[in-house]
Amino acid sequence: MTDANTPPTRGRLLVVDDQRNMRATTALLLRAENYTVFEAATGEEALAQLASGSIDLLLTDLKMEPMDGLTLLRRALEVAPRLQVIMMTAFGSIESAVEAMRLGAYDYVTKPFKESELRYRVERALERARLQRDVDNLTTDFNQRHGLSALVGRSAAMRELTTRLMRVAQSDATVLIQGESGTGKELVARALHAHSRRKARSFVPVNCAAISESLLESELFGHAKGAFTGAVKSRRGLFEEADGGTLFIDEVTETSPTFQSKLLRALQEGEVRRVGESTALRVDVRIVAATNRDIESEVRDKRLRQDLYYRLNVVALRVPPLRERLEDVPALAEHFLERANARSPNPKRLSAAAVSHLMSYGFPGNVRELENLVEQAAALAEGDELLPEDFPVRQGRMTPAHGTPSVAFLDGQGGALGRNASAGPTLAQVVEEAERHAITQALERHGVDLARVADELGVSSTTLWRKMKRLNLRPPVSWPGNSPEVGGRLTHVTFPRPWIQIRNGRVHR
Ligand SMILES: Nc1ncnc2c1ncn2[C@@H]1O[C@H](COP(=O)(O)OP(=O)(O)OP(=O)(O)O)[C@@H](O)[C@H]1O
Repeated sequence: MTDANTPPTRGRLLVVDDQRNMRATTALLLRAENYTVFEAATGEEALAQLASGSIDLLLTDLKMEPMDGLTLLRRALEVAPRLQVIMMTAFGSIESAVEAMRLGAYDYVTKPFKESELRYRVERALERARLQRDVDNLTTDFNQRHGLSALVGRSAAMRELTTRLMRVAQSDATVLIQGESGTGKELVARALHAHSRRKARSFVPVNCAAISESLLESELFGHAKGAFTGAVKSRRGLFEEADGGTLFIDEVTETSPTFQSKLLRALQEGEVRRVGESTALRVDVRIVAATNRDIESEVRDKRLRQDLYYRLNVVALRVPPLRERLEDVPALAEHFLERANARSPNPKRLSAAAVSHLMSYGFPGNVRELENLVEQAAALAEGDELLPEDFPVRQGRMTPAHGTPSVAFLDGQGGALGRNASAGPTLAQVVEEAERHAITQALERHGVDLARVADELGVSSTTLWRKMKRLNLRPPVSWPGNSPEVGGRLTHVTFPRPWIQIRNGRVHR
């Protein structure tokens, strides 16, 4: 038997044939192509070599004794699921070749084969093995970045959350994630997906608060050509895009009762109908929903249908606010600083005083607020070491109710982002106040028409949405009747309910 531990060349092949001459000729031909070729006379011998895990491609005869080619194929794929297999079949045994492909073989060649044909098929199979390896590496990398390791924080509250998360990840149960804004609900949803059997398929997020009512329906369910003005071609919805994977429905309570009943029907039936089409399409989608509201009062106040609530709340995960796990602050701050340092020519480090300063703050904007503070400090601080004054926050632990805005962000005069106790406002504060002023003024002029607001401010709707979210700004009234826009994923950004009122250029709660 040839040693299967030789270093790789263009590819590592195993030729299995109980006819010595045929095996030797095939191996010779492939060695001439600079492949590393091993040989085996029986299925058992082949399986022993495959156990090393270093073979890229198996070429096996179909008719062999005592183990035939199909049995070897089945057992080989159990030992090495990523193995590429080419069956070598005698003329006339096409049915067995088809059966081999059904069982997982990549290709087959009919004996006697032309040298050029064998070379071509081997090259193609190895190309597939390389692609498969690349996909596997990318998937592993993606899952590491989005899996549990992406969730920084080892506090008891986070450990409890991750234990529960791992328990439900394997099942297909619908999950409802609750937690204040900025606590990391989307990260938790991604981790659920990354640890589920669906991880190789898509994770598709949709933020219901960022999309107008009618656009939301066509975004989620798709639409037929001509379903409404501007629907120039038919389009798949996000349900279809998430087929086999996970659909993350964020801010689910920010939708109308009509939309909620359509969503409920889709969940109950496992089918979706594109807007303007009568045929239903079956979809296999795991639903993870999230809300930053107090879900029970949303149900009580009839903003969330009770039947939908029961449907979504099969498993509940609560992401604790950062003020309930301040012991996670040092690790999170280090994590965000490391990320900022990787993009900066002037890496900074955190002083112990800055860390204890941060740990005495209440973080009404949760992890997102900490992330912003660290990024600002890393960008603006002058020295190598970040000091308490680089984090202009008002001390004291604030405890806002669900979804209420940050006091720190709201108070423009002497509030958290207003002034340091000892000095004037920092550049970051001035910039933020200026942004707040410009956005509130434009919102006053154009109300709910955020596309015009974005236009006037010279930013995209998405950028405007992000800035408003960071500043905790919302337009004053709901806007359920926007006509859907097509051609782009998100052209209008509207919010169904008032959150912060903007009157006379000032923000009111
Ligand atoms: N445990 C964590 N470890 C690392 N980063 C985190 C963690 N939690 C949150 N973040 C980061 O904080 C930011 C906010 O997180 P995320 O968007 O998941 O919050 P959310 O609860 O979904 O917010 P919202 O309700 O406003 O949509 C993101 O940039 C995210 O990467």
